[in-house]
Amino acid sequence: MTDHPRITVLPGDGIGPEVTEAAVEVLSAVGTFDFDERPIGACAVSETGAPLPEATLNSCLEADATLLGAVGTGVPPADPHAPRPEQAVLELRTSLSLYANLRPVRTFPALHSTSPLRPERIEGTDLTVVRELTGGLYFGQRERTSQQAFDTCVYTRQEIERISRVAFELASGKGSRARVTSVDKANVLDTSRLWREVVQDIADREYPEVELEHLLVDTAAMRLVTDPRQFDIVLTENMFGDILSDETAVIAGSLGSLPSASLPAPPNPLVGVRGGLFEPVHGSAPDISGTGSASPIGSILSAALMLRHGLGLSTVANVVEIAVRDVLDKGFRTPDLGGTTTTKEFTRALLSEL
Ligand SMILES: NC(=O)C1=CN([C@@H]2O[C@H](COP(=O)(O)OP(=O)(O)OC[C@H]3O[C@@H](n4cnc5c(N)ncnc54)[C@H](O)[C@@H]3O)[C@@H](O)[C@H]2O)C=CC1
Ligand SMILES: CC(C)CC(=O)C(=O)O
Ligand SMILES: [Mg+2]
Repeated sequence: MTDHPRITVLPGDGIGPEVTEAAVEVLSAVGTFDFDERPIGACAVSETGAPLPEATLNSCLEADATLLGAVGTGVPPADPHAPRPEQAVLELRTSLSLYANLRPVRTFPALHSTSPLRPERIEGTDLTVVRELTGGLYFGQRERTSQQAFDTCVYTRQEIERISRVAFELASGKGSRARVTSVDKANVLDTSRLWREVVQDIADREYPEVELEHLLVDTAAMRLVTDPRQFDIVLTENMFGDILSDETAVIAGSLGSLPSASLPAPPNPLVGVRGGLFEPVHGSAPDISGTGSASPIGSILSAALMLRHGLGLSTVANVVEIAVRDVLDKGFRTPDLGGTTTTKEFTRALLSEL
């Protein structure tokens, strides 16, 4: 055993292994780490019968940080009682207490003209979706019969308080731009009414210097694409955060470009938090899996978030993020961004910038 940071690597399914390989190459170029690769998702079901084998979970529990590709085949199992690959990610999030999911969205100047949105609307966008990750609909009681099914959404005051503090701490760190937009559906849902009350309470008592706005999720969905620059920190619950963060992909140019960090974090500081999980926002993309054309940007930027938030190596994280920008500036583009560069070519170009 060495003193190098231990990173568990979970490539998963579909394009997961392709993009994770790129991120591991980048990490290996900027530091020395002990990698431990383990199966997760559909490939783990084939190998062991379980989507999250015990040995995989134990490796994550012992690691300084975990890098995940993606899980899922895109096809629901024929037997509704069969283990689902996606269960692995949900189990991992609860087992590692990863309640704070950060999904930063920044535009790259080189991509402004290729965005489906008008360049003048997206230029300079710099927002972070702070998504509550271990509560709400994805974890409530559920049941299904042939005639009826239900899922329940539960949030406790304590769950809302701790994710609110993460959002307010991030906003405070931005100085004069300090602004949190809390997104809910308080005109309909009781969980959202509690959410709004608790977020407001934390703001009034602990962060009076941070500007807070409440927005209904339908309006937020519309404003995110019509005027993304009005957002700074977007604080929201589990399912709204899942949906809205995929929507922000059009600002960044592609779903393949977005990274995420999931932290078991005390609110401050958000650097060097041991035991986090870092994964691109996208899924296993079965439609392009095996073509060698997936964008590795989301995975590589997730590795950068790991360096910053998980391992306390912010300077190295900056180097990786700047290298991504430089490669795009030189014109390398995978097909999702309108080019013909392969995953491997993009990665090679990036490695030569480090
Ligand atoms: N954290 C995870 O492991 C997640 C897993 N999934 C799973 O992934 C499977 C596929 O789900 P979809 O709805 O198709 O979502 P998806 O995110 O896998 O793909 C949506 C679209 O974006 C494209 N795309 C995604 N990542 C890309 C990349 N790196 N480069 C270029 N294009 C990219 C795909 O080709 C596809 O057209 C499902 O089984 C789903 O449950 C979905 C989201 C998250
Ligand atoms: C469990 C995942 C498949 C849900 C998801 O889409 C996500 O967390 O982004
Ligand atoms: Mg999602």
